[in-house]
Amino acid sequence: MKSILSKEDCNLLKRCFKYMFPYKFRVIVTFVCIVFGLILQVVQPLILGKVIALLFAREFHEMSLMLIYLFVTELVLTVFSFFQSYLFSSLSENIIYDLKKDMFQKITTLPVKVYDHMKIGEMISRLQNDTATVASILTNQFISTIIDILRVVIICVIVFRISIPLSLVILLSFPITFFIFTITGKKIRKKSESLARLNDIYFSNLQQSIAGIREIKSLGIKGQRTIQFLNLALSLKEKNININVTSTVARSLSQISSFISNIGVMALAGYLIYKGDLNIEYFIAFSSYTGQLSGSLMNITQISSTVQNALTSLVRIFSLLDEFGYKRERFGNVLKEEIEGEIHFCNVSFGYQENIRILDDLSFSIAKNSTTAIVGSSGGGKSTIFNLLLHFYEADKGRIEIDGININKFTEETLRKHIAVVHQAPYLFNATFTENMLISSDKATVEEMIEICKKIKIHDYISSLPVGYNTVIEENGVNLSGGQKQRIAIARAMLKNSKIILFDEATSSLDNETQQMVRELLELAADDHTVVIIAHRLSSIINADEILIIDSGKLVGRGSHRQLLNDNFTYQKLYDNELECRGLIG
Ligand SMILES: Nc1ncnc2c1ncn2[C@@H]1O[C@H](COP(=O)(O)OP(=O)(O)OP(=O)(O)O)[C@@H](O)[C@H]1O
Repeated sequence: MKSILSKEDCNLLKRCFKYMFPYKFRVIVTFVCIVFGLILQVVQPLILGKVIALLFAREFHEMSLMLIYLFVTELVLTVFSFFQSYLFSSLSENIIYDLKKDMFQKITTLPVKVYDHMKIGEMISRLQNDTATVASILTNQFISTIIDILRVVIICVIVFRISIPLSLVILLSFPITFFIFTITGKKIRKKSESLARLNDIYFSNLQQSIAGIREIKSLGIKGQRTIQFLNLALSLKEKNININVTSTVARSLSQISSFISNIGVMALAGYLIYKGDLNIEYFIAFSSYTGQLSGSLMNITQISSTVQNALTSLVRIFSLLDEFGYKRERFGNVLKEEIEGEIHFCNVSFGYQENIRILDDLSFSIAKNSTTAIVGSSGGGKSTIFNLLLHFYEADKGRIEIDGININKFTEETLRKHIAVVHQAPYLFNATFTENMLISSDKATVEEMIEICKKIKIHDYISSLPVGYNTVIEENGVNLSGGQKQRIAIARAMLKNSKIILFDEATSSLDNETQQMVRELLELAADDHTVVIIAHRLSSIINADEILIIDSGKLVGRGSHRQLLNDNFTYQKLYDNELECRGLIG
């Protein structure tokens, strides 16, 4: 096995076995059941041999006694097998649960950057398929192999005592079968790796097709997506068949080799009986052991291909647990119950990719309890400012401070507690309106929620529904309009009662009435909150205390609406564009 497994493979396996440690007791009980079951299985052929011998000797009384023994052993064996299967499945399910728990916890702590590259379907595939493979290998395969080794040892001791030449003939097939499975094991690993990669693509494609079904329909690309899906499903089918064929070929070859050795055993046994060196009782027992032995030997020799298969899944699981080589999200240990809400960007430069700067030496301050709007051309870096403030990404240069403290020094809880955000396309959970709005606020009451809903003019709509606030919002709010979704997200942010509120105005989903309401609401919030709003319509933010103009990652102007309209060319251009769009000039 040493030559088959590299040092990294051994480390992976060691790490994987740690998942069995918490269930030591269960594993021990399983082994006890197995050993007892095994003893009974080994004893049975001896009793059977005795029954046949007694039958030939016409000693029916003793024979019926032996038959009762045989029946009792079978009964006890059934009970042991039941416990063994139960313990196996509970062990397997527990390991799957633990792996999923670790993976999910890791998924939620992975830096947002990872999600720029990682496809959702790929994560699901790892979480679902690979954990099941590893658990099945740890329990079924690993424990079965130990049972088989024990069985082979016990049976070998017995058969060698019955007849050494016959035993040697049986064991002849072992090295051949081992060789076959070692060769195919390596092939199967390569194929499993490629199958796992294809599974990732398949799940990702499936997830995108379902999530993007509206776009798919409206773009008229249903047929194209179906062909893509079918091609992937077809490749998966072919790869699975291919792996199965490789395993079956290996199995068949080893069956042939074991069959040849069985024929050899029969021929030799016949010769030994003829010579009087073997009696019929032992021959019967021996024949039964031969079957058990060749089955177990075949399973043992397959261990290499089983392990290779497990390694593919282990690499994928642990690479996720090890964060794909990304540094984990870094937070500090400054814990603050209350903050003032003053924000400073000091010479901040940042790019999502190396050599592509999105923010360039950006510096500005936002006073506490003020309303600040960020405007600028599309792609200028406005949302990136929020991403950095939320610590989704870390600045490459410079520092971002809240109340004069570098945000990297805050604990994650502090940062999340004091900043609420309404994204352009907020995500709503498949839960009730109440649950969606109170999800992040421990203290907010249902009365407060209703109060806010009235202010943001969503209360009447929710109340008109048959079960009102208990109505379940479908996944990502498909049963709501864009404006309604943003209003729910606004309510959620307001109820969180964070000192800093970030609002990324949707380019399209707010109607005029909602815009007016948002304006009022943000003014209201700004009395004792720091509100930063990314605005796509200047009409929403003319009353902001300060407007920052961001262009190509640089600050190209700041001031009130009046000031900027008078002396900032970029702002004048943005304003003219907006009027033009609304058909007021030109
Ligand atoms: N996760 C990401 N990975 C790589 N590039 C990104 C990522 N997010 C944004 N960008 C790029 O960064 C630049 C700035 O994007 P950002 O979303 O900050 O602009 P914006 O000013 O908010 O635009 P808009 O007004 O259209 O929302 C764009 O060129 C965009 O393509």
